[in-house]
Amino acid sequence: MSRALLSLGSNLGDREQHLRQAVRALSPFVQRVSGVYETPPWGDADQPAYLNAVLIVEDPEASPYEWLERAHRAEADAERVRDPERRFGPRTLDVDVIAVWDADGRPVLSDDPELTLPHPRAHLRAFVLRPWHDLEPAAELPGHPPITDLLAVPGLADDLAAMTPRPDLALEFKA
Ligand SMILES: Nc1ncnc2c1ncn2[C@@H]1O[C@H](COP(=O)(O)OP(=O)(O)OP(=O)(O)O)[C@@H](O)[C@H]1O
Ligand SMILES: Nc1nc2c(c(=O)[nH]1)N=C(CO)CN2
Repeated sequence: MSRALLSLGSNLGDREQHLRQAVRALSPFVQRVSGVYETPPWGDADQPAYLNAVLIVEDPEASPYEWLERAHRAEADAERVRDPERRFGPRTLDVDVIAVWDADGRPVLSDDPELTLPHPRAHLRAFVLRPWHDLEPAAELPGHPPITDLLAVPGLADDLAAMTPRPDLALEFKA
């Protein structure tokens, strides 16, 4: 299994630093880093705005579960605390595995609750699709229409309009 799209989000503490630290931790595998967006909270309105970005990562040796482990390790490094009362509540760092493709470029599909692929809510999230679209305009979330079409869906288009690019926060990365 070789390629994955990971999303990064932070809305607690030093948000920029949390994203930077995640990119650093994943740097051996990072192929591309999107720009950073300031985004209104999705799914639970009563919390601060997020910084969001996505990464394209590659590792011929990594299984899909290894991407999840790496995501969880980065969250733990940011001392993320889970609040069972707030499913979509605030956090220092969220790293989600949005999609994984195998060595032949075929999408990996999974309905395992521990690792569902593609991520079951990614198609509803402008904060994932917009930065991904910036990197790969023709991308498709497996099982869904092209992301350009998803971004035009009314609810999502409203979320898209509410996102602010933050070029001042470009995440440093050297391949
Ligand atoms: N594609 C996926 N990426 C990340 N976690 C996943 C995925 N599919 C299932 N999970 C599981 O979801 C559980 C909850 O993850 P997490 O706490 O990051 O959710 P959340 O960030 O609150 O919500 P969301 O996943 O909607 O962003 C994790 O224990 C993880 O095993
Ligand atoms: N804007 C935005 N909203 C969210 C985000 C996120 O990364 N960005 N992550 C969440 C976790 O499920 C819940 N809501």
